[in-house]
Amino acid sequence: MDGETKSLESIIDNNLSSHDLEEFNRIYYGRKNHHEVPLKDTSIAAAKESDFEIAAYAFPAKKEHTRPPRIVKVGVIQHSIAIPTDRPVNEQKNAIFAKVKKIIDVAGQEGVNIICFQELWNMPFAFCTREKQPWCEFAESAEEGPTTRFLRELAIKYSMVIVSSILERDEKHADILWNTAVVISDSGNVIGKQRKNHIPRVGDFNESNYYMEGNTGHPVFATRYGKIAVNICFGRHHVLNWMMFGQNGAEIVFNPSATIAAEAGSEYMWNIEARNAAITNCYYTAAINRVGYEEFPNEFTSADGKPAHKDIGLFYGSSYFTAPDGVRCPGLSRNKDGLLISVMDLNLNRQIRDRRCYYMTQRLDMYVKSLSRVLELDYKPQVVHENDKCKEKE
Ligand SMILES: NC(=O)NCCC(=O)O
Repeated sequence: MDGETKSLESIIDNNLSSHDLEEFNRIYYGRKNHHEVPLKDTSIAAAKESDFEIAAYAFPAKKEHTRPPRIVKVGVIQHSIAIPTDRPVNEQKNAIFAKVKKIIDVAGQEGVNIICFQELWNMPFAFCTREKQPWCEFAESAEEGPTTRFLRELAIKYSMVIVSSILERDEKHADILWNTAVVISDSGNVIGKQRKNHIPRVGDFNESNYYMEGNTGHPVFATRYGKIAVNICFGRHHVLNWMMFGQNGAEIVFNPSATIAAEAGSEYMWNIEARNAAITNCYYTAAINRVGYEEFPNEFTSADGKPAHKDIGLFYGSSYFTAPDGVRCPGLSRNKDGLLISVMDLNLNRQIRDRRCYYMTQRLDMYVKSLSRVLELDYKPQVVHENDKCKEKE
């Protein structure tokens, strides 16, 4: 059973001797020592009582002569839904609020400055069903809806920037729906929002029945603690999406996701994509996935020959951070709620840019020209055949 493997880390820890484990850590994570950060006893006790995992790791940078360190505490929360999906909409939403509030309170006590939840954290990921009712009723205003109002108070209480991915109903534009990440500042104001740019059309991910590709571009939100951006779930497969956040100056890019082990979500890709984005764009990334099975009242199919079923599969958690040098921390578990904290020095972004020169060597001008040719209707792919070479010689 999928759910039985706790995490990749547990497989490694249980099977390697201390020398081999150090070597594994050096080669896979990028450092022998995970730089674990001690947590308050009260946080550990609260996590135990509410049955969620908690862990914290540091990503330090070298001391600079001209800039002080820019240390930011960033948290991510992964969780399962709270009550069965056949309960009334507001009951389900409030049950998730109650459960997640306990985790936010611990993050607040740990001094977390910026926190991000998984994709559409306040509802079940019901889009596999293709049913409109009651799932569309989870949608709410990004600026004034109950979820933003609930989080606004916590943002002020803990001076925390909160990234909240919700199903947005745009009441000013004919009530249409979007998959939107709302960025709430530490003063409780909505700084702005990111609508999901890439909507999946794979397996049971039938989201295109509910909302369209986002129209907000690639905004970077200049918060009190740093410049952040949000690449929502399926956007992690699109390198240009990641790239644009870097071009706009993002220092941390969150990837709130809802993904499963099967081919449509592909667990074996999870550990690569957000990490690769951190490397190529020289910024921090945080990949956050939901947890558990979500069973729906009615069976559904997705025209893929599979028998009708009531759940999409296991959402495998495994949320993790990567630093701009590509070093990453251990992930949260595959099957448990959790709070993962990273104490990051944002100075590392520029240090890695100076050292590796990926921006200086990126040749944007060449790609702009090539891509504009690709878009032409009569574009001919630049393919050279052996016979063409022979013809040239004649
Ligand atoms: N939520 C979402 O976009 N999932 C699509 C499947 C995936 O690629 O993870």
